[in-house]
Amino acid sequence: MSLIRRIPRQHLIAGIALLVLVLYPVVNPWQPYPQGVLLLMFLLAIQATGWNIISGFAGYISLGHSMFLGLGSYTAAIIALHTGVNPLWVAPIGGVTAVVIAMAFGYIVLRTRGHAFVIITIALLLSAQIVATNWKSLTNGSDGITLELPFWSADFQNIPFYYAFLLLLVLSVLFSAWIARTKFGTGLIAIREDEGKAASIGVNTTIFKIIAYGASSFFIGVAGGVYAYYQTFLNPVGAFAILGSVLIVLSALVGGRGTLYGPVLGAFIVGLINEGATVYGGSSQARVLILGLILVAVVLFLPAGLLPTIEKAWRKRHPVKVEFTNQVGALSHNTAVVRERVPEPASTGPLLEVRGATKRFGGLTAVDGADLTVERGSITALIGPNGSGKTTLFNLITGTMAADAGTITFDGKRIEKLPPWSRGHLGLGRTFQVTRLFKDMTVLQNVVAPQPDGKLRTMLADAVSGSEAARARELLDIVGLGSFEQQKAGALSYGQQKLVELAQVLMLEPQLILLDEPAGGVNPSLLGRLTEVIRELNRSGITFLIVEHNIPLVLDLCDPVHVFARGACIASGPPGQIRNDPVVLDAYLGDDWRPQDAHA
Ligand SMILES: Nc1ncnc2c1ncn2[C@@H]1O[C@H](COP(=O)(O)OP(=O)(O)OP(=O)(O)O)[C@@H](O)[C@H]1O
Repeated sequence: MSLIRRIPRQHLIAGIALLVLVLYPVVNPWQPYPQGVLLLMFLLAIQATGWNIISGFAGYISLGHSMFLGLGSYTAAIIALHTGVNPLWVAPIGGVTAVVIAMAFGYIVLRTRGHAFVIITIALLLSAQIVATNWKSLTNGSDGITLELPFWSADFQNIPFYYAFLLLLVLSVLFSAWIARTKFGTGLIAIREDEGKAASIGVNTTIFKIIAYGASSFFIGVAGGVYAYYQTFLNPVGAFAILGSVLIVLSALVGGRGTLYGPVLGAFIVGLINEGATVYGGSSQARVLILGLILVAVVLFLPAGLLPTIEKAWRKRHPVKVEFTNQVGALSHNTAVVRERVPEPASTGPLLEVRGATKRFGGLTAVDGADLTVERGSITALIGPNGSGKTTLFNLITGTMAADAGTITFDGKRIEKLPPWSRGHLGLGRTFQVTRLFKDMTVLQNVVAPQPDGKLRTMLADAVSGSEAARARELLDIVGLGSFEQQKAGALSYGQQKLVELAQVLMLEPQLILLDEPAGGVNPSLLGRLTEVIRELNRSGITFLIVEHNIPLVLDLCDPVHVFARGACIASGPPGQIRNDPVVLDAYLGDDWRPQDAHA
């Protein structure tokens, strides 16, 4: 009994529903009609669950996903036609075809985003229809392909299909659940929330999206092979119908995209309505009209979908109590768990060297041939007036923006042409001036999300338990936010979000951390401790480059200090020298910092 209690409620309900569905044909074997309705719902649920990987998790909305069902159907049907093998046995090849085509096209189309991507996916679906119509030697054109009837008795014709689709549905949900548990899944959600930020924490967004597109198509392709045999006939218009894609999207939206069971629940609801509209609506136009109205209603009144709305209401009635954490105390006591970096023997010379970096925005030159050196093991400051180009220089160093000219050398390697995630893998981490946490993810997921390298093993590591999650918890304890791990990051205060972002960047195991205004918005009582944490991290081998307007903090913490004005460095040196430098006083610090006698 206690074991059952430990199973999360949603899995328990899903398990009971599965048991009922497994038993249904046993109890009611001579009912081909309801079995037929249910198996089509399973088919829709398989497609919605697949769609959810690229469009729910990664946020790339595909309106042409039924293409993969058609591809799977045609693959199995063509093989069956030419070899005489039963389409059921070659259905997995339909899945492989779908994956290969998804990844090949994904390589090109996933360079676009938003509306452009949506339109391209529709274009792909329609192109597949045109190809199937015109490649007559392979597909028999618009005459279509007729397959042999199932080899089992017509008395229980639907039951094998019923179980085949149910099995595929269970497998696709398990596959989705596994993805959601891995760092790959966390990376996909990071892409959905903020793709630029995801890239800056080592997520290879190109590879992640292509794999997600391929993964989203596999079970749909396999189901397509089974579906071809179920229908025994397929033609281009039916196999690549846009309405099929609309049903998939609608299912996921109704149930809740981005959730595990939402697309399945939505598919059952939409499938039922679709069937009801076909039977009782009078015509196929009525079906389209009813589905259109549901889409409008969902977008207007249930934008998050059913499951997230129910979950939100539940959380409102049963709020989680979060214990107050003494962050100051936590910061002072937990710094010992910071991993010591073992310096590599070849690690000599400056860690970062920027030479002649230039960035123009139209007529404005934000960074103007800037030079900057950060010595290994230092806490270097970059200060200067508002708009002098400090953040833009950070963007050039981390690859968030491409430089128009100049070279950047990090740890002896030229990096100015590398994508941001490769710079992250080399050990270059950053925080942002205005925090850019993934607000819809939990605090723990935020800290687990960074990918310190490009290895498949790291991508597939467990993000919920195991060593990565343990490390993330350790880092959250360092910044004193361990008890907030299950909170949504967006629910934290601004100062807390800054600390989570610091923990997040530490997950990259960086050699150099670029901190953009770390003190901004942080509680003054916490500031002293924050500087201690930075010092402690520095002692453990991490180099810092800090942009900050809090001059006392800079002078206390950093050495050397570089001063930026109009996109270039105007002075560099130890803090004592910088605070008295007349050029710096004129350009940035102002009269408040002039020595008293000079004032007089
Ligand atoms: N994406 C952009 N498009 C156009 N102009 C930009 C862009 N980003 C920055 N700029 C401009 O480049 C200049 C330098 O901006 P930047 O944010 O780098 O300055 P900063 O020194 O970091 O300032 P602050 O201390 O206020 O953060 C500013 O004039 C800014 O308006």
